[in-house]
Amino acid sequence: MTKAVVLGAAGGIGQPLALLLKSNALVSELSLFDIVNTPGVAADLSHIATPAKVTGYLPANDGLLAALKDADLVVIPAGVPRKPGMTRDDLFKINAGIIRDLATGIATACPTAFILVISNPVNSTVPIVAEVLKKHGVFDPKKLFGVTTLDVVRASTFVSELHGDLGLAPSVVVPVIGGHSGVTIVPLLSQASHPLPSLSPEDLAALIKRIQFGGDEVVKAKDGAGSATLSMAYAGAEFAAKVLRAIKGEKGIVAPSYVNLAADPAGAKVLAGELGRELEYFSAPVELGAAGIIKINALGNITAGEKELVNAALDELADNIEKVRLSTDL
Ligand SMILES: NC(=O)C1=CN([C@@H]2O[C@H](COP(=O)(O)OP(=O)(O)OC[C@H]3O[C@@H](n4cnc5c(N)ncnc54)[C@H](O)[C@@H]3O)[C@@H](O)[C@H]2O)C=CC1
Ligand SMILES: O=C([O-])CC(=O)C(=O)O
Repeated sequence: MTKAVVLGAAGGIGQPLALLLKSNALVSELSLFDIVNTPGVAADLSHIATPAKVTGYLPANDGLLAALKDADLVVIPAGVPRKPGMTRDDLFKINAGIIRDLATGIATACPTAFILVISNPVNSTVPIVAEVLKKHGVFDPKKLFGVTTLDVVRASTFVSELHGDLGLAPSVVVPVIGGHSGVTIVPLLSQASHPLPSLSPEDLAALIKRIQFGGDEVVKAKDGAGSATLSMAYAGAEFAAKVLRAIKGEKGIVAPSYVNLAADPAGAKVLAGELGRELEYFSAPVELGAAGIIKINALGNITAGEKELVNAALDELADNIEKVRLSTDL
């Protein structure tokens, strides 16, 4: 029996993500919370002939706590998306309070659940969840994840487009490390599962930039109507499916995620050596187990160009993390 919860389930990401989780046979109970519309979304999904029992909750009558009760997995796409001209960091002020309140509910109702944070700015919302859980004495760094899978999905797609064969996309794997905003997104193309086609330095730089700023492409195309929702739901469901398989006991599952490095002190030490700096949070490939993160993988061999990209990410990442510590109302 595995209970999954979506917080922000009536939104642009929340609804298709809930659909994909309802389609996952490993979920036996699916609980949907939002400040609006969840009874309708739940009624709709509940007619799909898959095992998960679906229930919708609203804030009235302690709906958040009821939604979260005994959850194994909580996915959080609640909050406000970007409009053209905004950075993800511009969302901090409005989304920080939303995430703080939802994390307080998790600390109370399901403190041992795996928590997958989608809401932006991920580089800061993950530390916010951690601080709330610490305040309640229930923080387990092995079970907190910032979802950076969309960067990995985009990298697979864009690389296979360059090969002129989208059929490759599902099998192309590119580790993407760092964080989830602009220059903090660092694709390690030298470690791609498939060699890149021969590219000029300009074309390689353009590919890296497209992976780093893929979110902007969608924000611009949606022209004020929000940011990526469907590709994010796909990516969130992919990552959640890996976590669900790990919860069920499958071994050897590795996926990049933005995590608190205390999840694996030995791995963190190696990573700090590679980065030349200690950070509290970083996105790296992590090995998943039934009790959470087993191991944070080292970066391994990277090119001089990739080392420059990593260096360019570090200050912004450190600022995004520090911002949470400096927030007095969290
Ligand atoms: N990690 C990633 O790669 C990505 C993250 N995002 C982020 O995901 C978030 C959601 O994006 P969309 O679904 O497009 O936005 P949306 O506006 O369509 O949906 C957000 C939902 O959150 C709900 N909500 C607001 N306050 C809430 C609260 N206190 N409790 C529960 N629900 C609440 C809203 O009612 C709405 O249904 C944004 O912050 C966006 O920047 C978006 C794309 C990719
Ligand atoms: O760009 C945004 O604001 C949404 C997001 O995180 C992405 O699409 O990667």
